[in-house]
Amino acid sequence: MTEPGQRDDVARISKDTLAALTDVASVARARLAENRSSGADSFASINTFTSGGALKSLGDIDDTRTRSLVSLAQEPAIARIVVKLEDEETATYYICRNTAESFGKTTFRLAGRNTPVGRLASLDVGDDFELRLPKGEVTVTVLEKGILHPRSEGALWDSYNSVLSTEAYGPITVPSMRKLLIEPGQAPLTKEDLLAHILAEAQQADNIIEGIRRTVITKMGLRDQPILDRYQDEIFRLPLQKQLLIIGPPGTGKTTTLIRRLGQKLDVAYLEDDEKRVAAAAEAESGLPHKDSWLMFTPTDLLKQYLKEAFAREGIAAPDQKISTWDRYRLELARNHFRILKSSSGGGAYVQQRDTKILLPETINGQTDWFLDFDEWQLAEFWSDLAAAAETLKKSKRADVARIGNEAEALLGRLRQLTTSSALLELVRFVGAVQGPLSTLRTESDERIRHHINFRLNHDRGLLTDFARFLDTLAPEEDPEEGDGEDDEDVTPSQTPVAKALAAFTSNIRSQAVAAASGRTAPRGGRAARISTWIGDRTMERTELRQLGDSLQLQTALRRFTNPIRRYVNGLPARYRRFRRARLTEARWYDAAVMSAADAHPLEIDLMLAGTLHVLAEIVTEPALRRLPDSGALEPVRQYRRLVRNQIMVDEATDFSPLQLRSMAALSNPTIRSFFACGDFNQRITQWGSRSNDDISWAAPGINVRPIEVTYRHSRQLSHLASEIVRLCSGQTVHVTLPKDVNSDGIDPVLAKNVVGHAAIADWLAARLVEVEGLTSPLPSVAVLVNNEQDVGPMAEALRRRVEAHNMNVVPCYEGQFAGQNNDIRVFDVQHIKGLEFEAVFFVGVDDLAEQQPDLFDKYLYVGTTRAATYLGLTCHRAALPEKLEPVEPLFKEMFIV
Ligand SMILES: Nc1ncnc2c1ncn2[C@@H]1O[C@H](COP(=O)(O)OP(=O)(O)OP(=O)(O)O)[C@@H](O)[C@H]1O
Repeated sequence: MTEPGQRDDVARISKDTLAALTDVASVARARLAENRSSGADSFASINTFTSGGALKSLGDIDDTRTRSLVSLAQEPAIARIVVKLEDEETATYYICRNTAESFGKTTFRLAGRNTPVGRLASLDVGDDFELRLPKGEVTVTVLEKGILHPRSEGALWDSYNSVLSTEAYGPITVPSMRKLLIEPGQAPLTKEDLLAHILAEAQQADNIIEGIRRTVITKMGLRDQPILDRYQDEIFRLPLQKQLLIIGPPGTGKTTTLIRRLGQKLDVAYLEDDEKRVAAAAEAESGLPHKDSWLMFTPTDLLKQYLKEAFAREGIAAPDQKISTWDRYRLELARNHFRILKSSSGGGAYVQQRDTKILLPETINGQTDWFLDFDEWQLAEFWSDLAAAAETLKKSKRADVARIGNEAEALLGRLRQLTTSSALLELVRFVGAVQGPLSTLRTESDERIRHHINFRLNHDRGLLTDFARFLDTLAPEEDPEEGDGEDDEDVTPSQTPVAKALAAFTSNIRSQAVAAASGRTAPRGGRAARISTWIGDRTMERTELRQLGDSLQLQTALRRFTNPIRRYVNGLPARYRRFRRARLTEARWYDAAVMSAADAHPLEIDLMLAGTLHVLAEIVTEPALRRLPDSGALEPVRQYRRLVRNQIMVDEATDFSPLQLRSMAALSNPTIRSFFACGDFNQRITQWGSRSNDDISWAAPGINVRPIEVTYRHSRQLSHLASEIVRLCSGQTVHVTLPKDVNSDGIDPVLAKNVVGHAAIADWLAARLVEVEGLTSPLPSVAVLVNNEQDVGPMAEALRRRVEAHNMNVVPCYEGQFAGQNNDIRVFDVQHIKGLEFEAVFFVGVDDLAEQQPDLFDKYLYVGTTRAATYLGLTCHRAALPEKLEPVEPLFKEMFIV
């Protein structure tokens, strides 16, 4: 029951609000019309936007002003805040979703929610706030707060389910401000209209509801939550140059906060001066506008689809190209940017093998140790290779080369004290010293070989054509088993048969020369040996071969110093292969059953990427880099700079391994270091995922961890059940609270035991769905979760046949595809539903899952059950829940009852 004084006050606020909504919308419409007639507006169909329902397309309007006007015409404000200024005066702020317009003299001020003043909407009554005014900063206190959901019918504006609080009352929910303002009849009562009066009074009572109502999820997609709580608000406003992990239980708004942040930080208008400066510098360097310079990683494609509308609501254009799963991005990086995976045009030496058993289970669980072991090994290998090259040079009879050898040795000694990145940059400074002698030696040896081939051609003009014919009879060249994986010179492949023959002839003479100089015998068998036999006495004289070989060996040693960064990066996969071979013999990290040296498990590719990207990221932050002149030796750094983005976001971060996260962190522009991730360790449903804050800090050193605890998704009953599952399965306590002033009472979850087969499960589900519709009509969003992909189709079909009579539709979402319409009942394999939410969730055959996935069962169960906001149903094949969970059985009922 509300006091009459309160009702008057609510009426005052409602009147004020509706007047402001009307004002803002009409001015916005008038300005849009003006824009249009003056030809200033490039957007053709404003009417479709102002007619409502098209807010999601706002991101498609290029012109900022038009976008803001369209937004204001559709939704003039989303909050009303009254503050007390220092001089006891008050000011009323209306907060709008996008950019505010200046309205001349009004009784209120309009501010965009992404501006600093927008924070007012997240504060509570009584909170203080430092307001930046033209005259300086003033401290204001929030006196009244209203969260609005405006809608218009023609020119008449209303705000639905507005949540109001003042110093005297609240929060209260006003279902309709316009209805509230219709005064009940004032005429004296007669016997006849007593009933009418009672009805009117009852209706008036419904016009104000104590507390906040939970809203029903009606469709699949992240809900619109334009105003966050004060804690979430503080997080998303943190400076651009920040590395943060938001960690918290399901439904606490982690993803919501992440997307809000992106929306705010992509618009340079909302950036502080120093943020603007770094964004502009990054843009100048990469040519990529700040608003497009971001990447977000999600664990599944389904989550990406699910978030699409949320991005559109933030006005973020073309999010599709910038949200990726790691599986997809790993392929892109390893195949097209780094020479790790083979591609049709060459590339690296590995073929990704998802299903081969290469890694031991302890390797997957201890990836950071595995990485450190590899890194130490490969660094030693890299430096000892250089030391060996210096040794070769030192021994040269050529004084200039020997001098370089001595200098290189001294340099390498000094570099041992430095980090890899600064050592590599020091090596870049040394490049100039080796280039002269290298080029002299190369010219000499090229000339020697040319001369020899010319000599041979003079004797036999058909030499190369005969040789080409012979080459055709040979099996294609196998990939070199070993090698450092880099070409120092980019050799363009020969096109014509004769050119190919010349290249093969030259290459074979070179190999023979090196073998002669080093005293090694040429390998028997294989393609090279067959070519040598064909060449026979058409080769060079022994002494000449040896001299050529000496020179070639010196060139190889000099080349070790010509492109240090590229050698480090491109040689890393080959060093990895040698590391794997070494550790395999020790039965460490690897399974003895590795089939082929070319096979690489995706997690091994992650290891190579993490090693590569991390060093490049460090190089970019080295002050010494700025002092180096631009040169070819810095090309890998330039390529890396084209890869990085101003902001990197990771949703469900715990599903990614520490190595994957390390690569993602290294993809955030090192001069900005904007890396925002969110997740929940209890929801990790991958074997390789990150297990602790330590894993994340290892991946992104210096990252801040912010816990977040208020769960907005679940009813009290489901929140309690979720915490119990974690407590029983892992012994941990989940720190979670329900939102203040919200009636979170829901409905007990339901459990069916001894239900076997799709038909029996479908019968039970159909009965529960009818109950759900009886309690929440129309049918809200519903998901049925099964344990594997094979069950998706049959389960959907069995259920479809049973619910047809109730005009419900069931859609199978194969391979986690986004399918179906708003209130279709969707059937998913549980592994795809990370991050989603539904009003009702049915998880079938949970005891079978416990058998199929003993290690991850509790995580899957937790993730599956926490997708439900209000209705949750589980079925078991057997007569009881899996043993660990038996204590929660009393929390379940047999059917949904209020
Ligand atoms: N401040 C808030 N007030 C009211 N509802 C909120 C608030 N923040 C988030 N929500 C709602 O809570 C629900 C869960 O949000 P979200 O999916 O972002 O949570 P999450 O922490 O990422 O969950 P999960 O761990 O399951 O992925 C959404 O419906 C969202 O709209």
